[in-house]
Amino acid sequence: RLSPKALNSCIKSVEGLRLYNNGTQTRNLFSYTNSRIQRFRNGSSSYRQLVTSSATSQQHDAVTHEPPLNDPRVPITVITGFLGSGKTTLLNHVLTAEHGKRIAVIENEYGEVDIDGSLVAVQKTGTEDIMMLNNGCLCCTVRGDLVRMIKELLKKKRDKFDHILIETTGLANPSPIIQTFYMEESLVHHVKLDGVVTLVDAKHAPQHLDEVKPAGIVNEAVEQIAYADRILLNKIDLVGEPELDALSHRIKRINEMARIKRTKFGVVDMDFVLGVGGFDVERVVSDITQPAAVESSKDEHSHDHDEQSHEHEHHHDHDHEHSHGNGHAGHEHTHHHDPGVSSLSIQCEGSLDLEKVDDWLGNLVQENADDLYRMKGVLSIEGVETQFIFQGVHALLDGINGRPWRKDEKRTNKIVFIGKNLDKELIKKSFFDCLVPAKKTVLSARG
Ligand SMILES: Nc1nc2c(ncn2[C@@H]2O[C@H](COP(=O)(O)OP(=O)(O)OP(=O)(O)O)[C@@H](O)[C@H]2O)c(=O)[nH]1
Repeated sequence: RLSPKALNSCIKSVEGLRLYNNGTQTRNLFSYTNSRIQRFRNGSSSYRQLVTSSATSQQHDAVTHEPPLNDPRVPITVITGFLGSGKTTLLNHVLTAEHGKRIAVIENEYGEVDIDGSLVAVQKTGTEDIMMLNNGCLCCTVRGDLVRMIKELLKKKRDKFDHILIETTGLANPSPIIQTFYMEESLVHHVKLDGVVTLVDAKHAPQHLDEVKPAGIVNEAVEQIAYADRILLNKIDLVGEPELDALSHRIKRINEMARIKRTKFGVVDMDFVLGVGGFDVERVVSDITQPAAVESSKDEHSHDHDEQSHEHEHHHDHDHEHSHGNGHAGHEHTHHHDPGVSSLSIQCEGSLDLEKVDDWLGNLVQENADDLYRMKGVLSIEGVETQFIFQGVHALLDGINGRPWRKDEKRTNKIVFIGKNLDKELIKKSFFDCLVPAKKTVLSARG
């Protein structure tokens, strides 16, 4: 539950957004945001938390989709991954690579750790701003410490860094850490989550993903993949191609939004891990529709193995195959489902009835807040000339009006959800029910 103080700030940011939107159009999907916040405030709803975050949305240029240039908030990258997957190795690589950024580091380790020993980069670069959180796990007991530490960094050393990296323990669940940056009133205007980068140990991940936990206990290895914007399939020197392919497919079934690269000792281009904008609603369109073309052409000349480009080729073939279908909800991947956490992607042409989709998204988020990990979407609303773009984490939802649809362009809705125990059939059916009937042409729905 939100504290009254935090809730108040959420309402303020929602109202700011409404004002912004009122300036450009009279009716928009944020009506549900406001009404539900209102119901929450009146105590008539069990709604947990619904926030449209940050100054970003208010400053957004509805035409370009680019994040605002003058965003003063410090980007934060969370590096996570199971025990021994290569987090510190990646951190060393980032700290010693050429990227022109000054980086402050917060490392979360259990117990006393020799920073200089584990971070050779400290000796090489003289990086000063490394802070340790070692009296517990970030996602459980020391979130307050994390907030205090970031505030201290901002207060005392703000002119010394332009990016913050947080390395979690190997057993951290990223969800509470992510939500901290949305919910913590004292931070939301000063820092923004840039991305969650997850290291996956190519050799040992399958056994960690297989591990069956007692009821109510999350499998951290699965959660770390599910919340990721970027995945480094690391230690590829230790396994063969078939194992890598099998693991890549497994990862994609859990999280089809994240881009994946195969790495040795965490060596990767810096722009793959820094400046990712994974939580920027302005980047949703390119995140869920455009990366394939760019990456596959680049990939041909690169020694990095980028899984996303290959997956996307498959994806588009797949869409194409079904674009001539008969309007059914599309093909289901029935093989090898990881029970529990997985992705659902829906793509269809046509326009959506505003009120229906407004209710649909609001109710979905409300009823599945705990189980909906991440979502991104581009929607076509009947009678509205601009795209509607949203992204969310659990019940924290952020949306904007995007660029106008071009006259010669097919209005294609695309949504990706990552979540646990999602009733995919129900979600798909209820989404398709929002389409204005005459214009319903389903391209694909899978997951
Ligand atoms: N063979 C191989 N070893 C690697 C690779 N990446 C990292 N390692 C080694 O794996 C071990 C663990 O790497 P770390 O970077 O400490 O892993 P970590 O995720 O920070 O570990 P914890 O903090 O214990 O969770 C170290 O000995 C690394 O040198 C890789 O790509 N291939």
